[in-house]
Amino acid sequence: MRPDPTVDPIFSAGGDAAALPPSELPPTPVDPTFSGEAEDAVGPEPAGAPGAVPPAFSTEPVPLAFSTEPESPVGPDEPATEGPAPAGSVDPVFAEPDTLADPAGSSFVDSADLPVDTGTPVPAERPAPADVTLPPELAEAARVLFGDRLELAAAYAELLATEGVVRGLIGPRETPRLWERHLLNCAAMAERIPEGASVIDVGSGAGLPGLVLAIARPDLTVTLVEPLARRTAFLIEAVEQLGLTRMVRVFRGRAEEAAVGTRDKPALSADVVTARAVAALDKLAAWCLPLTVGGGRLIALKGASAAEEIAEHGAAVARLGGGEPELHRCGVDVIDPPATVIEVVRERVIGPARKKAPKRSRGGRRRGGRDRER
Ligand SMILES: C[S@@+](CC[C@H](N)C(=O)[O-])C[C@H]1O[C@@H](n2cnc3c(N)ncnc32)[C@H](O)[C@@H]1O
Repeated sequence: MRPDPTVDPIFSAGGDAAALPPSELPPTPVDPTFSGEAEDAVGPEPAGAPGAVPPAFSTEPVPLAFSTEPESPVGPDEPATEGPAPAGSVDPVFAEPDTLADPAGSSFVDSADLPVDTGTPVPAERPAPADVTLPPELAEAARVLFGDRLELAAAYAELLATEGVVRGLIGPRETPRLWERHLLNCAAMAERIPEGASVIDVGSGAGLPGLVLAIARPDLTVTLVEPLARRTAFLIEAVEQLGLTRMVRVFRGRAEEAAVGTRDKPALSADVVTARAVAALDKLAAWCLPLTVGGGRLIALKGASAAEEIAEHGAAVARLGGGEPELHRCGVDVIDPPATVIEVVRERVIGPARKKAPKRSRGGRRRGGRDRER
């Protein structure tokens, strides 16, 4: 399913942050770092061909171009108070960010548990240009993984290190290792994705791995699914500034909402659903398999505990219609260590649990129904 550039390239909804036990941390553990916010856009392709490197990223906060919704009340100077949308209570496309309270007992975790989310925008602290420069020792790996899109990857790295830091989506201490821990790791996943595939990235945050995959693989069409307004605002701007509006769209809402659609937007599905640092495998399977076409696959970037997760959650995955989870290493001989992914094929479509039909008496009438009472 290729995003139609003539239509709103970007959906949207409200949101939060998922549970991340230590085993869920991105493959290379990170300091608390990413987070996010806001809204929706339709726009012409930025100047230049898709994928062309924009002239330069503004280091000033970028106004939300083409927004059709009021801006999030969570401004850069306020601590992020966004929470997930109460399940099913908001339209993921048109939800107002400030209606999204953190429901007690929801499946989301406290943002303090997130591995890559400062939660609080960092005022005016910007990395020195050298901080985001591709380290010479990683240059060859970056060339292999990004090919002629390397400059575009560099532009995204700079965007993360500037706007991403200023908006509290990425911790300042993360910038010197953006390439190693984030961009290259995510790009390595691309080798598991078939040519021309449609991809949904669940819980994109600041665009990892979804935006990186779109940069590394221009043959893919990518939908970034992210419930938090501040993060989707960043994603939307990044997509526009990187010139990726023809191949990337942003859905603001939870994976569960994306899978069922809304009155205005059809349910989403894709050949491949990716996720990094979003949830444990059982929860990921519950969220991501419904977004996967039959025979398609979930590819989750995981850390050192991937094998244990498979052992722990394999049965739950099977109940959700997934095949045997497989562990793969990506970027062998390119990055050190290689990235670890868990893959699950959607083998069976498991529908939502149906309510039992009321029992009928032999005469075909409902037990306890009016006829009986008469
Ligand atoms: C720790 S962050 C990881 C972000 C990014 N994938 C990365 O690796 O940097 C987890 C992200 O998942 C999002 N999230 C949590 N629950 C979600 C759900 N049910 N559907 C979609 N996204 C979800 C959060 O809003 C958050 O942005």
